[in-house]
Amino acid sequence: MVRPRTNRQRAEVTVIGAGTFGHAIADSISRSEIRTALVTRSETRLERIRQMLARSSPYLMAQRLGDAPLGEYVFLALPSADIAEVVGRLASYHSEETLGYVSLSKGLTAPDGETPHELLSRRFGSIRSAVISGPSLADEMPKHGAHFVVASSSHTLADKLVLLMDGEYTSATGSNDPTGIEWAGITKNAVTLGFHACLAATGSLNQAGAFAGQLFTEIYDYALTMGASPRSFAGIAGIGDLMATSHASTSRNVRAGQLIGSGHSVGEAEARIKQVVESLHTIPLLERRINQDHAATTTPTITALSNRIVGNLAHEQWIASLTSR
Ligand SMILES: NC(=O)C1=CN([C@@H]2O[C@H](COP(=O)(O)OP(=O)(O)OC[C@H]3O[C@@H](n4cnc5c(N)ncnc54)[C@H](OP(=O)(O)O)[C@@H]3O)[C@@H](O)[C@H]2O)C=CC1
Ligand SMILES: O=C(CO)COP(=O)(O)O
Repeated sequence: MVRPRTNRQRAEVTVIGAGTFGHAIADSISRSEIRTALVTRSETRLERIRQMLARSSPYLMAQRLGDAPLGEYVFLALPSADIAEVVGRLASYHSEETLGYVSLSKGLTAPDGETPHELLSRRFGSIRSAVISGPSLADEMPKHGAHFVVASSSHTLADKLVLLMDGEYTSATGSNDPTGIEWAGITKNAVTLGFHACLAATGSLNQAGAFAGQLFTEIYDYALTMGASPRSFAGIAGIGDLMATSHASTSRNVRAGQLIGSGHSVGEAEARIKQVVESLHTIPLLERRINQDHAATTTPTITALSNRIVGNLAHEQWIASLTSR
């Protein structure tokens, strides 16, 4: 028998963050008749979300953060900058019945630049932690589906999550390289923004391609020192996601890159886009993290882009740095 959506019962899967991607993932999982809760922090949005869900799968319900026990699998569909704060709150009602915490984010956490998987592993243990990534533009998913990569150092957890993601319009492949899969997603967002910023600033595909290649190399070299496998960058969650995102007119990182490259500030870009743009927060965190870890390594492309984003380098000076190379 199909259960009601809006009670406080325990779901099998809890998706925290009722934004664009949280909705898409919760919809996809619940269509496989898996009891799924989409969790919002907002009392006012809760009613609106419940009304929206009334038209979707009967296995999908809306809950407010803290109002119901966590599911067996907890998916975090949050801006990476906010993950540390939410994970801090989850730790107080974590139970042994929660078997896995899954990051869907493609950025670094504030304030220290930890990756979401590093943070989850530190709080809940690496065998309970996983990453899901891959080309998955939310607006396309119901019509064209998406193929994900599910990565965890626990084979048991990765296998279970592959089954959960194998749905009406989604499928997944397992990986034992959470570090590589996560860094490949972080890299694709930063490189997408960098490519489109350089293209908008110079009008040159040749310049933008060279800039993107240098940016990619600096992040990739660092990710390898963190233990990432090169194959993860070559695969679906690496080059696959980079190509899909950088061609998407709906991509937030593309649009932010175009605005930054046209001389807009971060505040102006965020005000226009009104959704999370991961790379705007991640590039400055990345610059700090790499330079702290590798005092001897130079990362001129990341540093110049970070300085442009945080306002330490004037737009004209950043453009001059691009064309003088
Ligand atoms: N959109 C896409 O196509 C894809 C997105 N992703 C990744 O998924 C993540 C989420 O993206 P997306 O859903 O698009 O972003 P949105 O900006 O649409 O939504 C993010 C949601 O996170 C919740 N949130 C924000 N801040 C906090 C906070 N401090 N505490 C608790 N909840 C918070 C809000 O939900 P509420 O107010 O309901 O609590 C908000 O609606 C990002 O890291 C993105 O890179 C990955 C693949 C594809
Ligand atoms: O990660 C994504 C697609 O795989 C979504 O990209 P944007 O955040 O740039 O929209």
